Amino acid sequence: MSEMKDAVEAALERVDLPDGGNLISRDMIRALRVENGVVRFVIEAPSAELARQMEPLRAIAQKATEAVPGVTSASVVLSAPTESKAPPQLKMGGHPKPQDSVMKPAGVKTILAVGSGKGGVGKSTVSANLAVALARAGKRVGLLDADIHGPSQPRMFGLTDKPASPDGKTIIPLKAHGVTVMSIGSMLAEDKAVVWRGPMLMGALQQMLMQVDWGTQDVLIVDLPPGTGDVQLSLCQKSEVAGAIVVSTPQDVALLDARKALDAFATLKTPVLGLIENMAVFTCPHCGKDSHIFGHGGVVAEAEKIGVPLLAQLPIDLDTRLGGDGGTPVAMGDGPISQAYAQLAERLIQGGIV
Ligand SMILES: Nc1ncnc2c1ncn2[C@@H]1O[C@H](COP(=O)(O)OP(=O)(O)OP(=O)(O)O)[C@@H](O)[C@H]1O
Repeated sequence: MSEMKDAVEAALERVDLPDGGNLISRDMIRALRVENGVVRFVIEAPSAELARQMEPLRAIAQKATEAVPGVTSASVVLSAPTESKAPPQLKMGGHPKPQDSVMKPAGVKTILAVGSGKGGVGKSTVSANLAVALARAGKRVGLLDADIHGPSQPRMFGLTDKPASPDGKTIIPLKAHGVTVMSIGSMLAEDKAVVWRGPMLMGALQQMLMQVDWGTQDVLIVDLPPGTGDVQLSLCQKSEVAGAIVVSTPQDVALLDARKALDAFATLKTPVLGLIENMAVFTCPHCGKDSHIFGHGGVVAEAEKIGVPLLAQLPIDLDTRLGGDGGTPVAMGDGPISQAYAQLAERLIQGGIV
């Protein structure tokens, strides 16, 4: 896949700009993605005015991309930064500043954390879809992507802009699908790795909680990094987290790690609201037969054993994956998975948690 990406970039290097350089040398390509021969990217013009004049160039870039062997289609969008672009003096991830008060934004009623012991079990997917479902149920919802080393919420919400920071201090979060979203992934270049230690991570978390203009929110969902590290510790100790939801697959290894996450929340005295079993079953779209690819019943048994509710069992589902990768969470639709997330949201609302 990255070979095709390289080939597309090479083709775009041949698209010259009237005032010198090409689309690559002038660093104008954003969010370049290749999937099954389908290529998507954004050409970011220096201003809205120039973006309007660049339509012919966009068409040339699209043609050049479609001519790359293996490319079946290309979707090329022109955009321009709004004044919202974060000014360079806004630095993310310094050491945390001393803070006497709780690290909770003033307008946020409830903070809910979504955690997992292991990566890749669907914690970000659940966070995104739960946020959308709660917003569709009429709640004001913020989503903080605290998975600083692997932020995925910009992608899941289709956010390619940078958040505003008119004064270089306050960050104006982005909004999509009715949810206010803040992620370190929106502040840094997509291909830039975050190589930070604990204090820097805590500084970034503090900034994303306290420097962001969250406005009034009924709930702020925090998509935690996998495991039990510094971010979990800081958040649970300093931010009055009302409760945590732990996502796991039925697999033994994921469950073992999930138990550690549960233990960490217990140590931090953060109530666990329940477990979610993700990727519980795969129903073959051709023969209708169920396969328990990641095992069966593990999360149900664990929830019973430790006496916490099993909040949802979600299947392996193509639309869930496509929705996450395509920037429109599946909970925005009206299929069975969207209904499952709506039920989960309703359960939290009825339980007085949100
Ligand atoms: N129920 C599901 N059915 C199909 N695909 C899923 C499901 N849940 C998650 N996925 C896909 O699995 C991949 C990993 O999911 P996700 O990023 O949510 O996991 P994560 O636990 O947040 O991982 P990490 O902590 O490593 O970021 C994504 O491509 C997502 O679309």
